[in-house]
Amino acid sequence: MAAMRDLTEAIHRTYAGEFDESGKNLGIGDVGSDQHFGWAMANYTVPRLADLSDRDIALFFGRIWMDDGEDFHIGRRHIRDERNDPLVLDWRAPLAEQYYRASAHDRRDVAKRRRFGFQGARLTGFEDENLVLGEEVASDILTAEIERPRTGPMRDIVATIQPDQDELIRREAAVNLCVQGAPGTGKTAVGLHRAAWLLYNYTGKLTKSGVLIVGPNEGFLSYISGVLPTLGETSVWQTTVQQLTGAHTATAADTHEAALVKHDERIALVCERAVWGHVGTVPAALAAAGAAPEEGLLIADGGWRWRLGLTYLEEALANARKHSRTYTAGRKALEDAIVQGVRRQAEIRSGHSPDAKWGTGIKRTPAVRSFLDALWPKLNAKTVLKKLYGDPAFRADATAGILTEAEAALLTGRPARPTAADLLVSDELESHLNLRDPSASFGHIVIDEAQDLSPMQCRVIARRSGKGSVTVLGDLAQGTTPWAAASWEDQMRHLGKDAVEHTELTTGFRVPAVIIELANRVLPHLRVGVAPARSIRSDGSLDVVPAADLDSGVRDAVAKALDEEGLVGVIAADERAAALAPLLAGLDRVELVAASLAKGLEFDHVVVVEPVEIVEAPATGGATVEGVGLRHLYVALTRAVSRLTVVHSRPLPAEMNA
Ligand SMILES: Nc1ncnc2c1ncn2[C@@H]1O[C@H](COP(=O)(O)OP(=O)(O)OP(=O)(O)O)[C@@H](O)[C@H]1O
Repeated sequence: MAAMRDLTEAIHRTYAGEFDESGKNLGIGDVGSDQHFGWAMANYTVPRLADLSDRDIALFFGRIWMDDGEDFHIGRRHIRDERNDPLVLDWRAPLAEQYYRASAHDRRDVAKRRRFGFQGARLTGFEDENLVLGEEVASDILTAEIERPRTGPMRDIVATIQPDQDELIRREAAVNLCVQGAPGTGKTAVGLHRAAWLLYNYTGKLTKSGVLIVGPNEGFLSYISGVLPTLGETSVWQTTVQQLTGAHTATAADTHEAALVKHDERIALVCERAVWGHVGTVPAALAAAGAAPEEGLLIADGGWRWRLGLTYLEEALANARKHSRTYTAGRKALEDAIVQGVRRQAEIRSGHSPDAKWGTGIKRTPAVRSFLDALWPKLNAKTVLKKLYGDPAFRADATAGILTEAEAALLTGRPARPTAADLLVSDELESHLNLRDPSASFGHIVIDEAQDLSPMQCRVIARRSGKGSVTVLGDLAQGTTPWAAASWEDQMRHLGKDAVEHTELTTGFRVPAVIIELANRVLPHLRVGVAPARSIRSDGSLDVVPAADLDSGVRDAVAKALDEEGLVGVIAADERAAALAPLLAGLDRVELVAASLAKGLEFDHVVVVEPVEIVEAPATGGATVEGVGLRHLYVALTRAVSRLTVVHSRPLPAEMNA
C-alpha cells in the first residue's frame, strides 16, 4: 500500500505542477488542454491519496484457497504489487463473491476459507474452515463484531457479510429489490453495501446518473452517513424523504384529515383530471375565438386568408391528446399541427414552402392565439393548485367520482404558503404539465424504512427514478405514519416498478434472543403478516423494573447501564422524552430519543421508559392513529444490541405479556 501511495504521490506532484504552470500564461476564460488534464489528474489523485493514507484499517479480513491452488486475500480495497498483480481483492470484485457464499454444501471451487479478526489495523485472530472436509464454523469473529460496543454512527459490515445478505448486495443493477425484514436483520446494512457494490461494478453508468439513498429523518442520515465513505464511496447522495419532496420548505401545516387525503393515491387521479380537464372542445374554442364553428378557424396572414376546417382541427386535437406525454407538449403539438395545416395550403397556392419565421408569424396571429388559449390554455402547477383549492366548481369537477364530497372539501390551502403535502400535490401536477429532464433521474435509488412512505411520496421518488432501479427496504411491522404501507406489492406499484424481486430477511443480528422474544409478543398485535426475527445471539440481558417514581427509576437504570461499555439510548414517549431531558443532560454516552424518532437507530443498552405511554401517545401531528403507539413500542423494544431495561411505574401494556 505504501508503494501504491508513493506512485500516486509522484503522479500528483507531476500533474499538480503542470496544472499550476499551464495556468500562468492564460487569460481569463482561456483554458488550455494541459490544464484540463492537470485538473483531472489532481482531482483523481487527491481523493485516492486520502484513501491510501488510511493506516488505521486492516488491509484484508479474509482469504480463500481455491481447488486449483490459487489463493486470494479479500479486503476493503484492491492492493497490487509492483508487477500489478493483485495482492488483496476488493470485496466487491467478482471473485470475492466466493469468499462470502462458499459453504460446505456448495463449495464454489473454494477448498479453504480463513476469516481474520481485527481491532483497527491490529490482527487479533483467525478462523479456518476446510470446506473440502465439510467444516462449517459458527464464527466467533462474527459474534465479536456484532457485540463490539457501539461508539457512535453505524459501521460497515464488509468483513462479515452473510451469504443471504451477499446475494441481495450483488444482485445486478437492473433488478428492483424489495426486502421485508424484521428489526436488526441488516436491511440498512444491505442497502448501503449494495450501493457501494453497484458503484464499483457499474462505475461508468452509475457515477454519471448517480445513486441516491433515501432515509426517514436527519438523525437516521447522520447515523448512516459514515458507512459509504469508509467503503471509499463519497459520491452517493443521501437525503431524507422530506428533503426530496421539498417538505422541509413547507411553511404551513395540514390538519390530520387533510393530510390523509392529500397523501392518498387517488389524488394522482385528481391531479391528472385537474390538468387535462383544461383541454376544451373545438367548437367552444372557435366560438371563444370569435368564429362560427361551421366556418372553422380563419387566419389572416398579410394579404392571404387561410381556413382550417372543423374536421382538421378535431383530428389535430385528437392526435395531440393521444401522442403527447405531457400537457405542455400537447399544446405545442396542436400549435404545430395548425401551422402545418396552413403551410400545406400555402405550398399549394404558391408552389414553394414558407420558412420557419413565417411559421412563427402564423402562431402569433390573434386568431391562432385566442383559439389555442381557449382550447388548450397555458398552465403551470401553481395556477392549477390555486384553482383546485380555491374554486369549488373546478374542484368538484376534478374530484367527482374519485373523492367523496367531504374529502374533496379538505383540498384547501394556499399554494403560496404550502404544506408538506401540498408540495407532493404540486409535484404530481407538474408531472402532467412538463416532462422531467431524464438526466435529473438517478440510476439507482435505495429507499430505507420504505413502509412509512405514502403513495404520493412514493410517486415523487418514482419520478426521480425514471428508468433506474430501486432497492426498497423496510418492515411493515414498523410502519408508524398514518399512511404506512399494508403491502409491499402496493408500495412497489406506487414506486412505479412492476418487475420486482421480493425477499424476506428473518435472521436478527442486532437484538439478542431474550429481547427479541419480548418484542415478538407484541408483533401479532400489530396485525401485519410478517415473519418474526430469529436472533443469532444467545447473549444479552433483559430487565423489567417497576419503579414507584419514574424519574428515579430512569436515573438508576441509566447509572447501572453506564457501568458497562458502549452507548446507552433512553427511549420514551415524545412528551416524556422532553420532560426527561434535564435529568439526563450532560451525561456522556447517553442519548435521549423520542419514541417517534427511534426508527433505524441502535444502542448497546436501551432503557425503554413507561411503555404504556409510548402506546398511548398520539402520532406526530397530534392525531390518534389506530395502532401507531404499539408500533412505536415495537420499534423501541428492538433497538438494543446487548441489554434492555424496561422501567415502568404504570402497569405494562397487555400486549407485552406472554
Ligand atoms: N453480517 C453482519 N455482520 C455484522 N454485523 C451485522 C451484519 N448484518 C447486520 N449487522 C449489524 O446488525 C445491526 C442491525 O443491522 P441494520 O441496522 O442494517 O438492520 P435493519 O434490518 O435495518 O434494522 P431495523 O429494521 O431495526 O432498522 C447493525 O449494527 C449491523 O451493523
